[in-house]
Amino acid sequence: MDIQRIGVIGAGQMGNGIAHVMAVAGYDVTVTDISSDALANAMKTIDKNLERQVSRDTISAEDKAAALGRIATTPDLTQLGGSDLVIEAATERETIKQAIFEDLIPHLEPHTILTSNTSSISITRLASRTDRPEKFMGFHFMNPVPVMQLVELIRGIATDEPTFEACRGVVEKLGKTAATAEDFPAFIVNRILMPMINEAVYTLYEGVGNVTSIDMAMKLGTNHPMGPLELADFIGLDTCLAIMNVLHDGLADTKYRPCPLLTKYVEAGWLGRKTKRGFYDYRGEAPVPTR
Ligand SMILES: CC(=O)CC(=O)SCCNC(=O)CCNC(=O)[C@H](O)C(C)(C)COP(=O)(O)OP(=O)(O)OC[C@H]1O[C@@H](n2cnc3c(N)ncnc32)[C@H](O)[C@@H]1OP(=O)(O)O
Ligand SMILES: NC(=O)C1=CN([C@@H]2O[C@H](COP(=O)(O)OP(=O)(O)OC[C@H]3O[C@@H](n4cnc5c(N)ncnc54)[C@H](OP(=O)(O)O)[C@@H]3O)[C@@H](O)[C@H]2O)C=CC1
Repeated sequence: MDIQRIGVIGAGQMGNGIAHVMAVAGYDVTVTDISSDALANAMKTIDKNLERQVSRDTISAEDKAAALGRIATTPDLTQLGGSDLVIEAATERETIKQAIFEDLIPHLEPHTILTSNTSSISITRLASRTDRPEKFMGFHFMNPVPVMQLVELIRGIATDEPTFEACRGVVEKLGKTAATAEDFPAFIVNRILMPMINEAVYTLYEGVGNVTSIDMAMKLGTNHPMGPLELADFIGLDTCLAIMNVLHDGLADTKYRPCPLLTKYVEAGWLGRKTKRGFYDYRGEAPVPTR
């Protein structure tokens, strides 16, 4: 199937990264969000990240201009109706994603492939609420999208082979690598990564270490590029908590119990980098640990 027009729903950190890499690869992209500010900020971020690639000679100034020219933004979800492939990258909450699909489906062309960038939610369940479970699948990018090589591809129980192959073709055109995961809570990457992050929060909660010692131990002791608390702030603590809840509910095992301290940070609205406060405070020149 020939894919040229891509619709991206949600202009947060993942949505802007997905629009960025799709436009650089030559796709025409339309991005939508409920927040016009988010759309404006996404274009600023894409511009800045493309400029960084120009300054490092990864792409030319002409490539940057062409990529920006291929991205349109709109607050009107129905404008995505003519897309060949839609990637939903809105907030990690099932009710939000379901409502988006419900609003979008009447405007979609019959051939459109519908996907979700969800970090954890059942693809089969999301698909079952649409008119096209066979043309629905998980298309899971890693953050930051322009840098990370992996895309997890997740088939729902009904996903057909042409849909899977079309998505795999897009991953190849992006120059990224696909890993296929079965549709179980949080798939592969977050099934392994998120319990580690949650355990780091328990380590903090129980006073085994403070923010600095936990992150330093994991960076210097295991060569991780970021400490687990720094990474949690980077991903977003709301997203981390949502994933732990999906693991806990979906696998019914207490080993996935979200740490109460993680819940407390989310309840405070301290969601990490995106709200300028999480395990670190980002409001000053350099991040300062909050514990
Ligand atoms: C939650 C989920 O569902 C799934 C997930 O995504 S889990 C999270 C997965 N992601 C990770 O684990 C990220 C771990 N962290 C890292 O790999 C690194 O810290 C990092 C790549 C983010 C930054 O690396 P760094 O060495 O500290 O920074 P820096 O040297 O400035 O940047 C390295 C490259 O990344 C680019 N980059 C850094 N941050 C970027 C961003 N936010 N957006 C775009 N590009 C970025 C830089 O331009 C640079 O590119 P070049 O190599 O082409 O020059
Ligand atoms: N953060 C990460 O590291 C990764 C996240 N993901 C997944 O990607 C998705 C997005 O995450 P991320 O980009 O981090 O989240 P963000 O919070 O950065 O962005 C989500 C965006 O979606 C918007 N939004 C909320 N409701 C709607 C709606 N009904 N219609 C359109 N837009 C909406 C939000 O607007 P507002 O702020 O106004 O509510 C916000 O701009 C989630 O499913 C997440 O699990 C996948 C891989 C990695």
